Amino acid sequence: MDPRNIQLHDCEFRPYISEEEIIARITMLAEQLGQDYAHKKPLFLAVLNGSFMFAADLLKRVSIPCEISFIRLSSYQDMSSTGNVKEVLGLTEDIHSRHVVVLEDIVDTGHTVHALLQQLKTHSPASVEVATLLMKPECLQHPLDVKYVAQTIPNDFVVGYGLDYNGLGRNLRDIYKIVS
Ligand SMILES: O=P(O)(O)OC[C@H]1O[C@H](OP(=O)(O)OP(=O)(O)O)[C@H](O)[C@@H]1O
Ligand SMILES: Nc1nc2[nH]cnc2c(=O)[nH]1
Repeated sequence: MDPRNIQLHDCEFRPYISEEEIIARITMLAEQLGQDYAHKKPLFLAVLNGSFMFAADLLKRVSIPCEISFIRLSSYQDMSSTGNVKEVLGLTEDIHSRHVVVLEDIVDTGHTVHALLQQLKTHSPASVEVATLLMKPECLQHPLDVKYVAQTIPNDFVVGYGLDYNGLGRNLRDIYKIVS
């Protein structure tokens, strides 16, 4: 095995996106959000578990007045979506008339974001947009308009920087992709 590669459970992963590159992308995203949401006091809604690192690093770089809250959704087992998005920890914030920005670590099939947007829209927010660290456009199964994307990637399973493979790998500072 290449010494830079890592093993998680039964799979090998190789370095893909460095922490430095991730932070550079996030810094640009934070600036764009700061411009678009100046005077709107946005409510960032981070989707746990995967988005915890992204949300923390992004929010440190957003300099306009804003709030953050968390919702926990889950649909992945092994490396594929079950297609069934469970709401594990619900929305506690009143989002009526608020400008909401959903924070995701990755948009893959789009099942998670699609289900979440449907739920959020029933609470009459002023606006809802999605900001994601990673997006796999080839995998999208819903006509989603994801306005803020830090980086698009091909259809490879990735881990690190909050993203896991069956629980492992969330603590890695860089993003790794599966060795196939
Ligand atoms: O676009 P999709 O195909 O729905 O995939 C994206 C979702 O998959 C991951 O969550 P997961 O269900 O693995 O839960 P986790 O955040 O707790 O890891 C990720 O954090 C996204 O929420
Ligand atoms: N860890 C991880 N979770 C995902 N959820 C949806 N796509 C992915 C992926 O590529 N990696």
